[in-house]
Amino acid sequence: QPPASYFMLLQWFRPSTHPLAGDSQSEDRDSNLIGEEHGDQRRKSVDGCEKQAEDRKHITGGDSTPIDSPVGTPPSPQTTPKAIPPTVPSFSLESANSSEDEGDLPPPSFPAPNSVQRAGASMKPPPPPSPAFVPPKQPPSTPSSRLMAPPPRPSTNRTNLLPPSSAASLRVPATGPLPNRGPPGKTTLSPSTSVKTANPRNKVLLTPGHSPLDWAALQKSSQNLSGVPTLLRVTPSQLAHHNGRRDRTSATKAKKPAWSAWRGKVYNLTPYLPFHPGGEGELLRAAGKHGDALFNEVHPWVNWENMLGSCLVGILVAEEEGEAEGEGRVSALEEMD
Ligand code: HEM
Repeated sequence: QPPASYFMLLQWFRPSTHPLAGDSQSEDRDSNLIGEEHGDQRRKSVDGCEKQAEDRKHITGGDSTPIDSPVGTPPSPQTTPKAIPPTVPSFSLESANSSEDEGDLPPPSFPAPNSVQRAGASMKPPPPPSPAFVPPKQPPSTPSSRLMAPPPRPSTNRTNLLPPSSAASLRVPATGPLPNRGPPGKTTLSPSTSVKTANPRNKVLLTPGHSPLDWAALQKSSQNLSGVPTLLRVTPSQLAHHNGRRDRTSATKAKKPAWSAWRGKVYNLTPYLPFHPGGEGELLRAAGKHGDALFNEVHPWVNWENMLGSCLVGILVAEEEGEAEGEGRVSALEEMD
């Protein structure tokens, strides 16, 4: 039996019975939540409640449950003090398994009779795993076997540290021909064997001091590389004469300058010959004639005009024009520029 102070404290903390609270509806709601015992106790503290209940007993003629709602107001579900509190489901393994409890007590409301939980209670335990998943048996490790067989040490071979694919590619095969060493029968190479490297662009090895950078520096030096004092009106016969070959008519038999026409202008190729990445022979193929077709066939991306600007000889004119206008060559070129 709790002491009287317990009920006094309880009434103090409940908002419905707080001295400052006078809301009867919240009081009734509280009674539903707290429970029957506390609700009855609280009802005793309300003035006139018991008397109203006695009056209703006489009216109805039976022992109906007392209703603490004011007389005259229709009873609502919230104002019913005897409302059944929601059943709290409870489940205990002992009561579910013990046979004597089943006979004495009614079956629990949870789980439902036809529910999966009920069905699972009578289920058998799962079968053991199939033999396919049985882990391999380890040999029993006795103290003597542990002493006699030390654990395997990691190998010091570095190829073992690599992944399997990389190690396999680095290993030299034990049998068969060595890779990239020729046919199996011929294992030795003569020292005189020369290996030709593929050079699809036919570039040549330029002599020292004749790199493209050297040529650029020579062009910037503002030297006159054309070989002529002034710009000329070059006739086709003059162009053909300057083909870079030896002059058999002269006493010295020196090489003639190599001129080539490109887009109507004539350039002196001679100073560029040792600088040409394709070799002197290739460049001389255009000497003494039009070089457009040949040039475009090999490397149309090369800027002829920029590279041979300082080698400009003049413009290409017809045979008649060159002979007729012998003195007006420079002015014609200036008009063109
Ligand atoms: C017209 C006759 C010419 C022929 C037959 C010829 C031929 C060649 C060949 C075979 C190559 C090496 C292959 C390549 O680089 O693609 C080459 C490279 C080259 N030639 Fe010519 N060439 C000619 C004229 C010229 C002229 C007039 C110039 C300068 C204006 C020149 C400048 C170059 C340059 C700069 C390269 C190197 C190209 C590169 O590295 O991409 N060539 N030439």
